[in-house]
Amino acid sequence: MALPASKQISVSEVPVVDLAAMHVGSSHEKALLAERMATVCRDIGFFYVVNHGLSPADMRAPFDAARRFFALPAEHKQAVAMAGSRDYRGYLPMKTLGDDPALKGNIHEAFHFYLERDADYPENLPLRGPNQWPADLPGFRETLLRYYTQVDALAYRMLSVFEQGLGLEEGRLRRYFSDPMTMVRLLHYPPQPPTDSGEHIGVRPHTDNGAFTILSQDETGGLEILGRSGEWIAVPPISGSFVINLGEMMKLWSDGLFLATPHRVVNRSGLERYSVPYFLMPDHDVRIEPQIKNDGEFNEPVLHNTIARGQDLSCGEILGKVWQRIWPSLDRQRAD
Ligand SMILES: O=C(O)CCC(=O)C(=O)O
Ligand SMILES: [Fe+2]
Repeated sequence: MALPASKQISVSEVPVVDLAAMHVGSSHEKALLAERMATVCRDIGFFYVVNHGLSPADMRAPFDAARRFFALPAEHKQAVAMAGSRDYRGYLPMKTLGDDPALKGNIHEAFHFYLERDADYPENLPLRGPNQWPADLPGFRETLLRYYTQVDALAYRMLSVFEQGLGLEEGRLRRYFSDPMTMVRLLHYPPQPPTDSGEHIGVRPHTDNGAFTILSQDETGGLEILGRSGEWIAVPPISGSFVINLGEMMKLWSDGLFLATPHRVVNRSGLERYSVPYFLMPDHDVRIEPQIKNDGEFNEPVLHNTIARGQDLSCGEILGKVWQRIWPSLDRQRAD
């Protein structure tokens, strides 16, 4: 066996969407943008965005934080290990697994954090405990919370474009986000030599679970999406852009009209790769159900192999099921 192959291309087949009209456009330009995003979401479910509003320095900040964190001695990272958190927060070492024995461990290490809740937030609400922050890393928490706030603002602006693209009234999806389950990950992928067996890769094929993902990737490359004809297509880095992809909840809200496209990461570059995805997720108790009636041919929203069509589940129930399969939690860890 060798590392899996993919179609490598110089100009990306993944479309670039210019968000300028979202900030300053006329209502006609905004409608055109909504239509363009809806078309891309029906056709491919993945796109780059430019003119999104974050500066190069804003985009660099979480990468500097990630490099500092992952360079810490192992025992410092282990002090905030996800295995010690009931709510999937903190450090995830290479190849860690959750409860699903069928899965192969991923060749990355990660750090997860969520909305930072106030001190008077109720205790013991499922999946909403406190974040775990490393000691002795000055500015780390502040940098990451600032990034969360900036990307969050972008996410809600884009959510209203999605509402328009689906023909929904303004605020129809926004009402599901008052105490959101949104998560940010820092990811570090070591290089995999061409002779590597490929049994484990950077991120195994999957779809994302939430509403949509705003991914920042470094210059290394390695992200790939599964095309309709079954081939893996590279999503090479475009400087200054974010990559947007839809998750299973947006697919379900759109009654299967919008795609949640499978993707994976294989780091063949010979270099260390870093990426920072932000996953927009609704409130814990929101039930996820279609917001439109899609009469088209893609009317098959199946959430992973976890959620069947027509099953009435809340955001927290969906995330809890998936996360238990793929990540460790307090008192529960399986070695590969
Ligand atoms: O690192 C990347 O480019 C993608 C990561 C990813 O797909 C995920 O964390 O869900
Ligand atoms: Fe993903």
